[in-house]
Amino acid sequence: MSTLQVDNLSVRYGKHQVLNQLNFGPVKAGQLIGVIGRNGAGKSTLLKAMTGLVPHQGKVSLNQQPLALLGDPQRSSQLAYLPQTLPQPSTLTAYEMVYSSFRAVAANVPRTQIEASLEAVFKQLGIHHLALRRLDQLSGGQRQMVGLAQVLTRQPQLLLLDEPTSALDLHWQLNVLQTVTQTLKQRQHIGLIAIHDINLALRFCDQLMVLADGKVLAMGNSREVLTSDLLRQAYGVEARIETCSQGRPIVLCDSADMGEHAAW
Ligand SMILES: Nc1ncnc2c1ncn2[C@@H]1O[C@H](COP(=O)(O)OP(=O)(O)OP(=O)(O)O)[C@@H](O)[C@H]1O
Repeated sequence: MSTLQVDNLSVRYGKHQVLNQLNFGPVKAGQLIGVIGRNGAGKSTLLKAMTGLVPHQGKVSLNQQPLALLGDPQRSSQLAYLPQTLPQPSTLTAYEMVYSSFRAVAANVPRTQIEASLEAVFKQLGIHHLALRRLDQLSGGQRQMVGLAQVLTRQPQLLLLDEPTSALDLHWQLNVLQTVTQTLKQRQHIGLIAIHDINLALRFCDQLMVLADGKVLAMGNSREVLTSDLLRQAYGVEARIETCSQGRPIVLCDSADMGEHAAW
């Protein structure tokens, strides 16, 4: 059972304060948190800071243990981060790529255990047909699926995904979010996903965190937190939250305020 707590997290690039004393948590085991907000709001920066990839102040604790106090091997075994950029083309096959990245962070895990984990994740994601294909011969979306297999195979207690569906068609978007949510629930692990598709976020995330001006503008149950006022404030859009024929909330955007949103 994992828990996550973030206290006073701040990140600045030079003079630009991107995250300013940001707080959230405790996040309970099994939950997927959707991190949303306009371009440049700091979603990627938040995930990178939690991974330890950008200098930051404040504390990120997993199971009451500050991640900054862990050595690299321990941190890599507990946390996996999928960056926004797709895996680079390479002459390795998809299977070799996933195997070698797992091996790099789990030197002591027996080969048979790594292979079993790979087998399970390739099956779960439905990408067996890609296993023996070279990365430089895959499409962008296919490479994004391989990147997901890389992080899921490691079964991290904290899964950080930066726009993991950006290159995927409708089928694979649903497939990925279903797989991620099922995996987190089964293993009682925690996930954060930076995502622009607000309806996907609304449907699959347990909670949504709206970032603006370096802070958490709002955070709460996905079905409750979004309002027209919040969407106007966060994105500069006029939007409605309607209910679809299956009883699920759905966001419909009517127009963008052309003046307001230009402040990048
Ligand atoms: N390495 C960097 N050096 C300087 N500024 C940066 C750097 N990386 C990001 N920024 C700035 O920090 C701010 C937050 O960027 P970040 O990538 O975290 O936003 P984001 O919410 O993920 O945006 P997007 O939705 O466009 O991916 C932006 O204003 C960006 O220009």
